[in-house]
Amino acid sequence: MAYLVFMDGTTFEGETFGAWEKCSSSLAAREVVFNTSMSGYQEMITDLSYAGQILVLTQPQIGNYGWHHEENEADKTRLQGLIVRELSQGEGSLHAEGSLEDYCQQHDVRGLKGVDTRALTRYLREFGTLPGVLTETREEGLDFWQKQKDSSNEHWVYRSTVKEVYEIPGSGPLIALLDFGAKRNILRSLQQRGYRIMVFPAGSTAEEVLRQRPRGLVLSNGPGDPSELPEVVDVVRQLYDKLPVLGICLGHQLLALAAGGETYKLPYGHRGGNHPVLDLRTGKATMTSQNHGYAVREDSLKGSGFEVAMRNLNDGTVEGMEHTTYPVISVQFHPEGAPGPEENSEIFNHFTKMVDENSLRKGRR
Ligand SMILES: NC(=O)CC[C@H](N)C(=O)O
Repeated sequence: MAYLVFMDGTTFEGETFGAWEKCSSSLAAREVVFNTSMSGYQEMITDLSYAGQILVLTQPQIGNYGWHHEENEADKTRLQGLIVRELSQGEGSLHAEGSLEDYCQQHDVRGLKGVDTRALTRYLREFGTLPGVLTETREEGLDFWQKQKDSSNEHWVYRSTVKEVYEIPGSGPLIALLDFGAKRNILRSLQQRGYRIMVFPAGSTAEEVLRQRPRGLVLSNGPGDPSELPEVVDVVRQLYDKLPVLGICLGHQLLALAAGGETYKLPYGHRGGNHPVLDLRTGKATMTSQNHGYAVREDSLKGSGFEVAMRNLNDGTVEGMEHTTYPVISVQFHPEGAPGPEENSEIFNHFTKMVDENSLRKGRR
């Protein structure tokens, strides 16, 4: 038996799987979030935007189709815990390279199975995203809340980004990508459009990026609170009026902050594969894949140069922005979302168009 213990003493119990032995010394409070997608556990676990969080999957049977390395969104995970109702070994999947359980064991993810994930999700919906502690004894968890605080102050972005600049070859123009924990499918979506890509660590300066003379810039997804990254916001501020930019999720939030806007924490976030979004420019609604706990405050965009271009049809929150002067667009959701829905890949085409037009204007074709 093991437990997820919240600060108010609320406890959910289950059985352990994954890397408990390896991790047992690092008892720490982590934000507990839930995702409602019916499939895609592999993409979620390797999505670095979940760095530092404990993820609850509401789909009641997880692991059914095993593990296929090719579908990973990163070659690492920074997930601090995984909570499921029923864990399957993926026996039915003939082509799997391993099981979800093997992956968790090898990549230091603590798992808790047999949990009443419905009750847990209802609790999180009622009280909002909260930190919880995974522990083998309930007393240890309660004790933790009495004494300890998470000791590391380093933002999770710096534990998720690449260490050094690297390049992905391509025959087309150069695109710079600021990597805050980028999902592989963002890189794939750019590669499919022929771009050469230079991936920069989160701590890069604006000069380092501009020195390479990229034709466009992508600001990736990533974990944590965007307002705790003022140094990155500064860099984004120095860049977004100089070249076409596409901001995705954390990248979108950083753009808003760079332009003088504000972000805030949503009560329990948007995490799932069926969030409806309305494009205010076309009147078209699409289903989107989402994973975020923060959002851009709409009122704060007045005078920033950004206009709200998309809105969430469930709660009306800002889902996309477009700059009125510069070729800069951003989305709060994941246009590259795997395993889908795939109807938003158009956003990458929009970015491509902005890059082409800007290059033409500047005589750089
Ligand atoms: N997927 C993301 O980039 C998430 C952005 C940010 N960490 C949030 O939770 O809102």
